[in-house]
Amino acid sequence: MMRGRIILISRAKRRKEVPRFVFASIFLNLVSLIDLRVAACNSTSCDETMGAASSFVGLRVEQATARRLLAVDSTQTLRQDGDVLIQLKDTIKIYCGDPNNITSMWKPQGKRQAVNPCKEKNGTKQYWRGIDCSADLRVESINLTNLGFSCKLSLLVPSLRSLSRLKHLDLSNNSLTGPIPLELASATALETLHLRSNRLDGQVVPTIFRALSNLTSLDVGNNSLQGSIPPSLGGLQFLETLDMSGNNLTGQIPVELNSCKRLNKVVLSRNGLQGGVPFKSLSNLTFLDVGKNDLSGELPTSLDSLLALQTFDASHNAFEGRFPSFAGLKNLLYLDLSTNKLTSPIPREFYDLMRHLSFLNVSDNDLRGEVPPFDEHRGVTSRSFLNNPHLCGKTLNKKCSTEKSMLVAISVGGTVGCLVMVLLMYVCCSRCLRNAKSSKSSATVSAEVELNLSSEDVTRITQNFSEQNYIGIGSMSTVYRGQFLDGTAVAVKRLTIRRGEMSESAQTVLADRFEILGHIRHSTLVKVMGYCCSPDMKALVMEYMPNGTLSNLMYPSGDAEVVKEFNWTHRINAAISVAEGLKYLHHDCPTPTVHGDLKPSNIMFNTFMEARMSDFGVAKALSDNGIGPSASIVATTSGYLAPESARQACTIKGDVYSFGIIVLEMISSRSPQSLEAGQTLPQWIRDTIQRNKSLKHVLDPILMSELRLQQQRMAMVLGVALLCTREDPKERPYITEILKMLNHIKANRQDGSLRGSRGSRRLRSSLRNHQRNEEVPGINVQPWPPSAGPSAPRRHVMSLPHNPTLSDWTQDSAENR
Ligand SMILES: Nc1ncnc2c1ncn2[C@@H]1O[C@H](COP(=O)(O)OP(=O)(O)OP(=O)(O)O)[C@@H](O)[C@H]1O
Repeated sequence: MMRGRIILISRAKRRKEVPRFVFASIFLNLVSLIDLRVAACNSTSCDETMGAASSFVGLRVEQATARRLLAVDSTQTLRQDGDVLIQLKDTIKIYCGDPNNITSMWKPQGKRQAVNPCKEKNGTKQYWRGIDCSADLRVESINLTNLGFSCKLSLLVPSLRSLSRLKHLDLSNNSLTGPIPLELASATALETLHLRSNRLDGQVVPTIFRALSNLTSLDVGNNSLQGSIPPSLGGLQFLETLDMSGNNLTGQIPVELNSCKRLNKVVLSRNGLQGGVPFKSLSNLTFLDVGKNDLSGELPTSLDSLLALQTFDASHNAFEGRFPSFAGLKNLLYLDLSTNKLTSPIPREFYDLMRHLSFLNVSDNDLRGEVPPFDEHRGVTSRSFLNNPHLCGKTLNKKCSTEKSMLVAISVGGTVGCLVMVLLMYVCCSRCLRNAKSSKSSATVSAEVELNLSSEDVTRITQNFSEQNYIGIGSMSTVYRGQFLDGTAVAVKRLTIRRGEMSESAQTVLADRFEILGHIRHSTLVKVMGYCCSPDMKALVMEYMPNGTLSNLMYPSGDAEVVKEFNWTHRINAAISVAEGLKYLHHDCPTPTVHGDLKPSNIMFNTFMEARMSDFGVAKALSDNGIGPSASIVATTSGYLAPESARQACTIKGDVYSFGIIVLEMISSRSPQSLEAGQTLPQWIRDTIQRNKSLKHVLDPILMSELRLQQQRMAMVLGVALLCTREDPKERPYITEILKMLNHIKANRQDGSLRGSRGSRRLRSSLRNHQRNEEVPGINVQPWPPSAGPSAPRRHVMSLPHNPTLSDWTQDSAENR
């Protein structure tokens, strides 16, 4: 169809011609709609889809008017905008679902059946929901966020691109799939395009953005897009915001982005980007967030030319060498360079700048030298420098070595000099020995930071544990909201231990354990920011988590103000975060730690709804001191503790079991405590699937709307969780392996193949070690993944990989097998 040509029949004008023309049009449109339907069906649900498609033909013939089925290539009038929206509504209803019925009012209205999405009455806007209009009453903006739409984006684009005046399109927080369609390139009026937090995948095609030359804001974050960032984005001269974070993008950040002179905010974190940071001379750039990538090399001096920069996050990369002075960045407020490989001293000029920062984190590097005394203030404290073993200084409570004075002594020369040197060496060595003795935990505790608070401090923080600060109560503690003097919000967990209940030595041991917990830092763990272990009070001061616990999300109470959406993406992301936290505790942290009490109430959500794990090591610290219920009682009542925990101390494999139960619960929304006595959640899942041969019967009803698109991933995650909950701890994988499996499942296409197939042979063979020949009773084990070939039988019954291995879902596995 040629651009600009409209095939639109005016009913009034052509009523007599309608029969032949309209029937032809209806036929053609039905064929194209069925084509779309076929394109939409995926490999596992085509039968179902096609069945529905044939009944759909009858339905559409009955319902659709000729006008509604006709397509407009580029709208010229408000009425045509309306027609296109009605067409879009049909597509949404048929393919995407509209659980909130947002489009129900998108229809001809009044006696005259007027199609007017921009209706105004007595100066009041009565626009169709989700629609905003320009001053001259044309459709200018579509905002359909967070509405549970679940379909291919390509199905919506034909209508959207027809709206010739559409400037703002926001379809974020739905479940849209497929690549960003090339057809979108013809929506040339677009100024903002927000497709954040969907399930888009495929390569980012450069030509699309070359054409969308009016874009000021592009947000495609939190999807699964692949390939590299298109250099063609450099042609978008009006671009102010670019967010491509949380995808699977690789390659280098294109230097061409420096041509977008209006760039104000660039967010590229959580990808697999490599190379350096090429940004320079972007005088409007205030926000650059490139954390959690594979970037490397030195941080360039050209960063100094980003004069407006306020926020710079380059954490969790592999930047090495020199710490930049950031001398030119007079507006900088937030700086995160943590978890890199920076090895130089921190330049003096930086400490001047530091006074103005409101947040600093340079922990987990190998920075050197003395940190001069500075005024600690909100967000910039000695904790900002954690895990840099070669940093020293009074503020860090760590004496610097006398290297300097030794050099001076050497320069004096002569016999006296030698004598002095010998003396100094003696002093130095004895000091080292003393240090090593006095801080036995220095290998485990990353930096010596004051976490120990007095009971007066804790009482003040919580306003004397006032009722309005009460958050909740557990079996061993009550939790209160609190605030540090600098305004940082905290949660104070006051343990229910009465004065005299603990011996003095037990109290010292507990304080030591709390001190160690306070130095364990990882982005997926709730920070322990202080503790109190005085005779009259035992308390932990923790980072405040404003979005509640996993239990609150899974089972919101009736009076919950906002019942937060907790969809499949949230759940798999939460599982991955918890696995990352456990991996850190078990294998990466200087003091390997067993969580020992992993359960939904210990998984919390921060402002960004990211899962964080709390209470790690607390159960063990308490039980080692004879406090709390015995493990055997907890193991038999909680449903989260591994069966062997009743007989032996908690182990990392015990944590893996608890993790598996939590994942099974997230999939089924069935709490282990809700089961009949003696039954475990894995048993219930296995029995139910054996009886019904279908995933549906164990699935949380809230996830049903996502089943069609996610069933393979759901089944694979279920398989991993069953593996974690094996009775024999030896048969459970380590959390490192589980994490790799979950990440592969997340990046996996619905057809079972893996984009960019990065399966590691070593991992595969280690996972094969977990495979056993016996089958989980009753689970219909089908070849996995289902063959993607055209002759493969379409199945409705879900097959479940009870013993998944990585090779089960890597593309090359089928060939190798
Ligand atoms: N860091 C935090 N931020 C916000 N709320 C918190 C925080 N820690 C705990 N809470 C809230 O306080 C409640 C009580 O927590 P607590 O750790 O005392 O018990 P629990 O984990 O729920 O149960 P149990 O004592 O049986 O392990 C939690 O359910 C949670 O809602």
